[in-house]
Amino acid sequence: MKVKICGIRDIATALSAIESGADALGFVFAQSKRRIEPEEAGKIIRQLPEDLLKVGVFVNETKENIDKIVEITRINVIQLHGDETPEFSSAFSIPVIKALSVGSAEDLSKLDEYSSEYFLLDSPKGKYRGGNGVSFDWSILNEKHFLDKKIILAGGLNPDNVAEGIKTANPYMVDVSSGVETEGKKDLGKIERFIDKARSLEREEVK
Ligand SMILES: O=C(O)c1ccccc1NCC(=O)[C@H](O)[C@H](O)COP(=O)(O)O
Repeated sequence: MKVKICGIRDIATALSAIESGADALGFVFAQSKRRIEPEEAGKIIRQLPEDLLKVGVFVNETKENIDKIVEITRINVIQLHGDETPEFSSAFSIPVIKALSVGSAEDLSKLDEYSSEYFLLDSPKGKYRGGNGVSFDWSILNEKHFLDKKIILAGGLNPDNVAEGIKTANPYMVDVSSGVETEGKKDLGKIERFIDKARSLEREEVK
């Protein structure tokens, strides 16, 4: 199971998450308590492995600004977490994660409108467009088959529920932010435990 840790704001957390086995790290450039300045993110990203997915998170940002931030930071994946259209989402030269809010099963029909490399399914917006620590009903995904799509399950995951989320929704990757924080800061122990739990089902299958 692949894991994305979102809301990275310092090099120590980034390196520790990689050491724990993270496949992707997210840097939020949208309005958020986790927002990081592009120059700061660039300094961190330059110290990270080439093959790691370094994801920039944007909400209703202009293409010009996104392109500029890709250049400054060297992120290699763009996450569009707002109301971006299918046309806008396919205008980039690096892979795109289109985030979609899932309030009910009907919302999943949007998946067919986009040609993005990845889809991140999250709860409907709260105070911010993402990172609110709230889950949606994963069983909606259980009823559908997304064999041709790379689905990233997000929203309210934590070390205690991630295995259940994976069993229910069968995603390509899981994503977490609030669930690996303590008092608003990334907690390295929780990150390690989250990744361990996300991979625990694979270990059971091997047995
Ligand atoms: O994390 C944020 O603060 C954020 C703010 C605005 C737009 C997107 C944001 N995060 C995007 C993510 O990929 C989060 O990891 C995802 O929404 C899940 O968050 P959480 O429910 O806190 O695990």
